[in-house]
Amino acid sequence: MVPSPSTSAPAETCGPVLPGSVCAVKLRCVFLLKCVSRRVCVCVCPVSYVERGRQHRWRCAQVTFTCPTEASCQRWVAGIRELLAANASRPRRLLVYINPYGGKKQGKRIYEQKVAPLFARAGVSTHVIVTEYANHARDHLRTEAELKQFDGVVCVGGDGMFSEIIHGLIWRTQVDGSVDPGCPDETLSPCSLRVGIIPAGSTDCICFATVGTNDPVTSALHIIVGDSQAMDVCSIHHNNTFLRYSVSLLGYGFYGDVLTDSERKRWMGPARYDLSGLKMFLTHHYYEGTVSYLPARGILGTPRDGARCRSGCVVCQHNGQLLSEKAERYETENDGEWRTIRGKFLAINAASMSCACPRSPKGLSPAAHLADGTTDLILVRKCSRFNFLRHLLRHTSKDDQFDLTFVEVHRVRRFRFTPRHCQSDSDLELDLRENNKGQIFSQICTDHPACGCAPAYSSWNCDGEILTHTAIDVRVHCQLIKLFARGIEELESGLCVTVT
Ligand SMILES: CCCCCCCCCCCCC/C=C/[C@@H](O)[C@H](COP(=O)(O)O)NC(=O)CCCCC
Ligand SMILES: Nc1ncnc2c1ncn2[C@@H]1O[C@H](COP(=O)(O)OP(=O)(O)O)[C@@H](O)[C@H]1O
Ligand SMILES: [Ca+2]
Repeated sequence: MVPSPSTSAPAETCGPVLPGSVCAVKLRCVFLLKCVSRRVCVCVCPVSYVERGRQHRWRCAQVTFTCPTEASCQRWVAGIRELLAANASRPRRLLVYINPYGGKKQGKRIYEQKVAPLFARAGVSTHVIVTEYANHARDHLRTEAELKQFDGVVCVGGDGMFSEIIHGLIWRTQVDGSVDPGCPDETLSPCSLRVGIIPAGSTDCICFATVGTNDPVTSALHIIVGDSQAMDVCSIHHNNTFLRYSVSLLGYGFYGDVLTDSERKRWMGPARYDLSGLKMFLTHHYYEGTVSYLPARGILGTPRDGARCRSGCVVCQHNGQLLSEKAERYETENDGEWRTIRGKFLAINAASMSCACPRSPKGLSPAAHLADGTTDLILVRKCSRFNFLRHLLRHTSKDDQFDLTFVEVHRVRRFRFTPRHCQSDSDLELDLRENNKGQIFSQICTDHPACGCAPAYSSWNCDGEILTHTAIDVRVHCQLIKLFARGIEELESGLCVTVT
């Protein structure tokens, strides 16, 4: 038996090991290979690979192979290096943006201590930019970044920072492809560069909902092995003027108010959301307006079918293909099927993905899909505080979030919202008639901000950023971007099944 080398990992003999055995399974995940020493007639070769831990966490583990001769060791090293080089999905050069200001202000430390050493071991080279101001990364991507030099972009920060990155990338892709990014009816060109998220923000919903955890090491390993996950993007316009893109939560009412209030408490870090959440729950504001939507037709899946979007999701594959092949026909066929709902709402949420995060492990719409070309429009009508609490508690429990009389959900391709105070004269007249001499307007008191009446309108929380307008037109662009992720894996615990 060959003696173990002086590393903490157990030694395994390489010579007799054949492809298909346990070692070969691990070699599929290899990203580091280096011959470190030679003993008498023995070559020692540590190989790093990915090991799955609990709750979707990945860790880098190491196995040490020993070969009886230097020549056989070199053959193994060369063979594995060749396999790795032939794998085109693994990135070799990455453009990294770090937000030093997000979350608990740990972005730089997290990257330097947990991520950079892994990239170095895997032979991934990087160009790192620590942002100096908000929108630095977005503007750099739009105008300066030499994107041809890179295989992907990495974002170290929270959902707001990720939003900056995709705004830069999407805009740049459209301009390079002569597509007008400002037009709401334009078919946008998908971005070719994948984006990796190293979570270092306050909610980290986009990372959590695409990987299953907000762990920087896990995300770094998904980037290194070259995973790919397509993702829908919503474009948001106001009067045909482009406002923003959104990939996770677009929330008016409760979530808009929480965000507005929490920005003033940024010094508190992620805890600001808990305090603002409690405050806005107690405030219990409702808002009037009109929601119109184009239901998603002819696709697989409904918001209440209990089918979670998981790695290799068939719903996303099916709907993605359908929408890319028949996009034009589909849009035309559905024109004219707009539905309209007027009312008083505590919250209007559009979840383009589950929006799972540590605060809400199933998310706001547990059966929403990452890449099916739709968003789940959730309307929470005015109800008592007690009922609203029941609704909020369902974000954290196993009960059906939508099985409440004052909550409805629609899977849609497009929707519009007009707050009551922006409605046209004819709509207002209709409201007056429908609501018996305008009692519906009793809460509105914009002229008397000091009188303590409820405000007439809220703001939209768009992936953690406040929108400047309340009347919006939202359209889903199926699979516009790609992440270095593979969706949440559903594995039997302890099983390693990545051999493909
Ligand atoms: C009484 C129990 C109530 C429990 C309610 C918990 C509900 C939590 C749902 C959170 C959904 C989050 C959707 C994601 C939003 C993020 O994009 C956004 C910005 O993130 P980041 O840039 O990382 O800061 N986060 C929020 O808007 C925070 C919402 C928190 C609401 C309590
Ligand atoms: N260097 C910087 N200084 C100030 N703000 C920044 C900087 N870099 C990025 N930002 C902005 O910080 C905001 C929050 O970033 P994010 O990473 O999402 O953290 P959090 O999750 O805590 O909100 C985003 O709106 C982003 O545009
Ligand atoms: Ca979706």
